[in-house]
Amino acid sequence: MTITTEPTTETSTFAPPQTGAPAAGFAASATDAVKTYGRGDAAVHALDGVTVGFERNRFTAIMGPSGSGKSTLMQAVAGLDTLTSGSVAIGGVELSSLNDKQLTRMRRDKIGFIFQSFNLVPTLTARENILLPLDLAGRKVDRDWLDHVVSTVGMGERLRHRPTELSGGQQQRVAVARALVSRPEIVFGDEPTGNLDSRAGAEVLSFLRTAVRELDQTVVMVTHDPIAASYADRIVFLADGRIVDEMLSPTPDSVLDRMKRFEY
Ligand SMILES: Nc1ncnc2c1ncn2[C@@H]1O[C@H](COP(=O)(O)OP(=O)(O)OP(=O)(O)O)[C@@H](O)[C@H]1O
Repeated sequence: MTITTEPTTETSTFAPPQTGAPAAGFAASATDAVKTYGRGDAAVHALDGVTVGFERNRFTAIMGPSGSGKSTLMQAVAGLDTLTSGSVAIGGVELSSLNDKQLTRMRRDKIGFIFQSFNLVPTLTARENILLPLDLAGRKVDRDWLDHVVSTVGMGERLRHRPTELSGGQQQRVAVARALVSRPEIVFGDEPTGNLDSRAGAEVLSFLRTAVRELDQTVVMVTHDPIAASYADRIVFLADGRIVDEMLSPTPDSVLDRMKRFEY
């Protein structure tokens, strides 16, 4: 793969934590993250020394060619997979310092997930789906917050509908509301608009941006789509398991231009 490494942004707030330093100030961070699959000649370095911080109250997109390590990075930072070496932190807490029970609680209380395939429970209404994480955790509902999230979803009466009675875009907005209802430290999205047409995708992306701007949430999203990425405040570009560039205030054209430098 050929990559040009000159920066494409004039200004940058890219300020990764120092090696070994506490990752305070970031909603989530990775420091010297290495993930190697296999051994010897067959070894694949999915992450090859990634240090990155995801600032609070920002919408970040992770882009890069297929196999560049995007999902591996997201899974590690979300505590769904372990690293070969290096560390990750959520809200300044190093995940390696947690036991299994604490890690489970951290994932449940501090992290929201949005998947490409919505993952709603078909027998529950939209509203019940949104409340499911709190119900399962036995946590009380913060009514004001719920109303705030629900009104931002903007689905009114459709909250009584089941997933099969909703469009793909509406289902994904329910899934985003479900991710937000516990007021997580950070929400991770893995190609959240990958199964949606462009109009429905735009609805979901606008909603994610609103969650960051008006609900003070933090979102990190993996995407291949330059238009989806242009909704973010910042894009981090990966190639061959390393961060090779970042871009602030992206536009679809500036992202496309940057992608042309990769051999996709
Ligand atoms: N369980 C695994 N065992 C072996 N190799 C793996 C495993 N998971 C990922 N890899 C390899 O690690 C590298 C990074 O994979 P990853 O899924 O993070 O890339 P990606 O950028 O998310 O790709 P895509 O855009 O295609 O989803 C790839 O070379 C992949 O083949």
